[in-house]
Amino acid sequence: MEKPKLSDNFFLNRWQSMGYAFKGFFYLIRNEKAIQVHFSMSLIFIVLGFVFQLSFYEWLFQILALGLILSIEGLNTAVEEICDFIHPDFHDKIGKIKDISAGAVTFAALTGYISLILIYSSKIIALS
Ligand SMILES: Nc1ncnc2c1ncn2[C@@H]1O[C@H](COP(=O)(O)OP(=O)(O)OP(=O)(O)O)[C@@H](O)[C@H]1O
Repeated sequence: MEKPKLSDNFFLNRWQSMGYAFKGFFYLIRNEKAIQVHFSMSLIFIVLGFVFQLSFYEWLFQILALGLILSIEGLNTAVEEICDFIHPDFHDKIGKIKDISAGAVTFAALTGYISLILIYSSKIIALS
């Protein structure tokens, strides 16, 4: 497979790179189950954001929390792909790399979802 040739023009070059990035974005949404779960959760939280009429800063934290989870999950998928490409067979080291990468997702998911729980629990408390 040949490496795609990017333009020498700075702006065209950046535009083409963005095209590849969006290709990856849609690949993740179409094919990766973990991303599909977090993406669906994100859509649910966006709807909840309107229902609970989040403030500017609550929206900001919600967007950052969801973006954190989705981006780390996407990077985890990339690590898994690299692992399976460079060493398709079972190997302790590959297992450790995948576990560490999944551990990073756990950090992001805990941080992100706990932030969201804090936002919505404060909203629910304010309502009652
Ligand atoms: N080639 C391998 N060698 C050793 N251990 C592996 C290997 N592939 C997977 N494992 C072990 O199985 C676990 C799950 O790996 P897998 O690639 O199925 O990720 P997953 O978390 O199920 O993927 P997804 O993110 O798609 O849900 C890894 O964290 C690792 O402990």
